[in-house]
This record gives sequence, C-alpha cells and structure tokens, in this order.
Amino acid sequence: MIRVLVSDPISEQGLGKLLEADDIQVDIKPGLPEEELCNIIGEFDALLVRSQTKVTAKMLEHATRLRVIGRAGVGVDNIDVPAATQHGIVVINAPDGNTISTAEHTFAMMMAMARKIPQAYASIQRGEWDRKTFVGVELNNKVLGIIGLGRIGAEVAKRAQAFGMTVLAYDPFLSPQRADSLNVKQCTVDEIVQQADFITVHTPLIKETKYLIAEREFGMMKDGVRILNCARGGIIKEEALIQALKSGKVAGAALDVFEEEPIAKDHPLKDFPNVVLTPHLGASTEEAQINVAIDVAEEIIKVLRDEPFKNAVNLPSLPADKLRQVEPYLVLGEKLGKLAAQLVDNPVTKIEISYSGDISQLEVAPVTRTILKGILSYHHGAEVNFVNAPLVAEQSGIQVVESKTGKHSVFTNLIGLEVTTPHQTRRVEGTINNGFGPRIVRLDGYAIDAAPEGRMIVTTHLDQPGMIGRIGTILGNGNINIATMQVGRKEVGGKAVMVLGIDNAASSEVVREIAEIPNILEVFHVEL
Ligand SMILES: NC(=O)c1ccc[n+]([C@@H]2O[C@H](COP(=O)([O-])OP(=O)(O)OC[C@H]3O[C@@H](n4cnc5c(N)ncnc54)[C@H](O)[C@@H]3O)[C@@H](O)[C@H]2O)c1
Ligand SMILES: O=C(O)CC[C@@H](O)C(=O)O
Repeated sequence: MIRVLVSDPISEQGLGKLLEADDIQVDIKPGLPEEELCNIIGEFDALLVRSQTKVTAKMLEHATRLRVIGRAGVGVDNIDVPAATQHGIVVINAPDGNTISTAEHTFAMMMAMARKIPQAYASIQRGEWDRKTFVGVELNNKVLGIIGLGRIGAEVAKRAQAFGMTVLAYDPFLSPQRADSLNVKQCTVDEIVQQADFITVHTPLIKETKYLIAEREFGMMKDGVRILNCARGGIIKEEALIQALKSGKVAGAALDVFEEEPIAKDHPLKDFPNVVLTPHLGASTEEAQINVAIDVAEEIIKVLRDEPFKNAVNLPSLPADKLRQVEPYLVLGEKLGKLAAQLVDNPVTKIEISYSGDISQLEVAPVTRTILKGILSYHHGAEVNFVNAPLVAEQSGIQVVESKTGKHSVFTNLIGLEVTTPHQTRRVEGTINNGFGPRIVRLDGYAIDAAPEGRMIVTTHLDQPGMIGRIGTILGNGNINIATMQVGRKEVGGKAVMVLGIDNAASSEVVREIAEIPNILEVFHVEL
C-alpha cells in the first residue's frame, strides 16, 4: 500500500482524489513537531505540506521511502530542496492555484493602505468618529512599480491598469513582447524605485532577491512612496523599511509576509499608524486552498504511479505534450546508459551524449537524465534516480557534455553515448526504429542490431573462423540458450564485436572460459 502523510492543514475537499484512491492510504497529522516527523517519515512514500511544516535535511535523512514532497502552494522555501534532490525525492508545488487570491490580496492591501481602512475601522471600534485623520490617496494616475512579473505580478498589473495606474515592471525573464502584451513599461529596479508611487514585489525569496529593496533603494525613492510585500519576507529589508518609515520617506507600507513568521509580539512594524499588516493571508481563500490541494494531490498521484507530471521544482519542467514526444527515448536512453556502464571500468570521468535526427528537435533534458541514471545507478546503486542523477554526476566530478546535430546520414533518430574512464572510451549508439522499438545499432562504431533488453554476452575479438562456434559450445555446455546473435566487423580478419542475447544468466566460470578462447579480446556479461 502506498502511504501519504499530510502534515499541514490542507483542504480535504481538494484532497479528494488522494483520499479516494484504493491503493493509497492517507494519514492526516497536522502540526507534528520535527522530532516526531523524523520518527514516522520513514513509513511514507509521499509527504504533503503547506507552509508550516519545515522539511529539513535532518528529516529527509529518515525519509528512506519518500519519493515525493508536495507543496500545496507556490513557495518551497520551507523545504530543503537541495537535500530532497540529493535523496532523489521529487519536490512538486501547485503554482497556479493561489495566483488570483494573492493578486487580489495585494490589491486589497494596496487599497487598505491608500485609504487607511484598517486604521479607520479601529477608530470606529474605539467609539470615535474621526473624518480628518484618515484622508487617503487615490490610485488613479499613480505609478505602480512591480518587481517580479510572473503569475501574480502580471495579475496585479492588470488590476492596477483598471484603476488608472501606470505600471513599470522589472523581471529578468520579461520579454519585450510580454511587456507589450501586459501594457507595462520595462524598467530596471533603480528606475522603478526612483519613479514609482507604489512599489510591490512578487519574486521568490532567493539569493538574488534577498534584500532587493534595502537602504540604498529606499534612499533613491520619491518622498511619500508606498511599499507592498505579499511575496516573501526578506525581499524588502525590514530594518531599512523601518528607518524609511521613521524618516517619513515612506508614507505607508502593507505587508503580508515577514523575515520571521509569526512576527514577534513587540515587532517594531506594529507601532506605525501607516502600516497595514496581515498574517501571511495571500493564499487564504476558500477557492485557492481547494485549487492548490486538487493540483498537488493530482500531481502526487501521478508521481507515485510513475505517470508524467509537470510541476516539479527540482526537475526540468516540460509540458505534457513535449514529455510525450520524448517518452520512447527515455527507455532507450536508460538502456544505453546501463549498457555503457557495464562495458567500461571505473571511475567514469566523462559522459558525452549526442542527439541526431528527429530527437535533436525535441527537449532532451529528461533523456539525458535517464542516460545518466542508467550509467550511474550501475556504480552507485538504487540511490541514483531521475531526480538526482545530474547532481550525482557533478558531485562525482564527471564531465557531462550534451550535443545536438541535425539530420543523420543513416538513422532518422540516433542517440550516441560515449563514456570515458582513465583507461578507455566506449561508444554505444541506439535508435527508435518504427515498428521495432528501441535498438542498439552500434557498439564502438561496429554496426549491430540488438534489442536493449535482458541478458547478453558481449565480446570483442579478432574475426577468425570458429570463434562463434567455440563461444556457442561453452554456452551450450553451461546450459545457456542463445536467443539472438549479432556480429559486427569492419574488415575481414580484423576486430569484431559480438552481442549474444541469452535466456539465462552465465556464471563467472562460463564468462572466464569464453575469455580464455584465443583471440578473444574482451568479454562482458551484461544485464539490461
Ligand atoms: N503571500 C502569500 O500567501 C503568497 C501566495 C503565493 C505566492 N507567494 C509568493 O509570491 C511569489 C511569486 O509567486 P508567482 O506565482 O507569481 O511566481 P512566478 O514564478 O510566476 O513569478 C515570480 C517571478 O519572479 C521573477 N524573478 C526571479 N528573480 C527575480 C529578480 N531577481 N528580480 C525580479 N524578478 C525576479 C521570475 O522571473 C518570475 O517571473 C512566490 O515565490 C511566493 O513566494 C506568496
Ligand atoms: O500556504 C499558504 O497559505 C501560503 C502559501 C504561499 O505563501 C505560497 O507560496 O504559495
């Protein structure tokens, strides 16, 4: 039985598909302390979290069965993603489900700050009727600077234009076409901070965005600027904001997120009458919580059932149609990797992968991963998988070179794989042959045609009369049936390659006997 642990409060309505699956048992245990999570995590195949559970490297040390961590939301900063990758655990998120909620919350915060609504409400609650203190500003004709124009930033831009604002935007991945289609003016961060009346950030919190807005940027801003953060605490430096509020440079701030959450009871930001604070509520709508739970539950089921999934944050993301196009090559790639690994000694120092013909037009990153997995799992064991194979290669100091060439002179599609160790370089090539599926078509440049499956005896030898017969006799004496045979050579009497498909495993004794035949150069017992 597949077991899933839900360790944060997540909409049960959204989790429907997981809860209804016959082969999946779901344990809902929100709020467990780290110690207890460490004790039980080893029993689960999947972990589903929101933002409270901290998925630490320490916890992952105990997660011996875990295949996937699902985050019901966008930000994965509560998950140690590098540690998950190291353990070969897929991390998926639900990036779309709370976009509108967070964009609307940003807007609610902007309006609340501009019109001092929370302060006016608090005054009414105190029994006052004060119509002088709470004079606000209009959004109309103001300049809004958006830093980070992804899903949420773009929705904020649309709403701002409906309110008559001019929108400036900075995002390193913003194309001029996208900027045009969203009717925003592309600017640098410096231009934004100098020109905007309102500034809002919608980036993830990463090395490049930590303290993106700090003392220097506040110093460049217009007097009376208003600041919003509904993304992550730490993109705007709180200490610098506090100083800018004190000096009067900043006329208002609206914050949903903080450098430390929950904020301290005596947090200085609470003391400013012109600051509006909410406790990380951007995604807190009924709709968003159902949406993210549905999205993440569906994705977790796909990962657990080995079906294609799309929202992994530690894998190259590929739309489903593109993934379908490369699917046949995934099997071929892994088999070529396994074959090459069994034909070379250790340590592997370089892996060169070339894609020719049809496949060179496709997104090959997943194929490269399966090739690396095929090679590395032979030496590193089951802990190497699709998720961590590139990392294991890097950590092992293996140089990985990927290239694409156009049409191939012989094959409509071809994957070439060259594996180098300090003592040798070996090249295997494979194709997808319409009607015949994956085929190994060359070994060290010798033409062969073999299905990459089952057990094989692979030899290199000198092409001389009687070689095939002698090998056949040894295998026959060992009660090993030959299912298929392929011999490739370049010239009569020269070096040749033989690939024998065999029905049962050959003992090391049998392999040694073959190796002792005169003019046998190498013999390998291969299992694919
Ligand atoms: N308050 C909440 O409850 C809440 C809810 C959802 C999301 N969020 C936060 O909002 C963030 C944005 O969410 P999204 O769905 O729009 O994500 P997204 O990935 O669609 O957009 C993020 C954008 O930031 C841009 N970016 C990256 N580095 C940048 C940099 N150095 N400078 C400027 N832009 C940069 C990216 O190119 C991308 O376009 C999330 O990372 C999450 O932390 C908060
Ligand atoms: O789970 C939440 O409510 C916060 C979600 C939000 O910060 C996110 O990154 O998706």
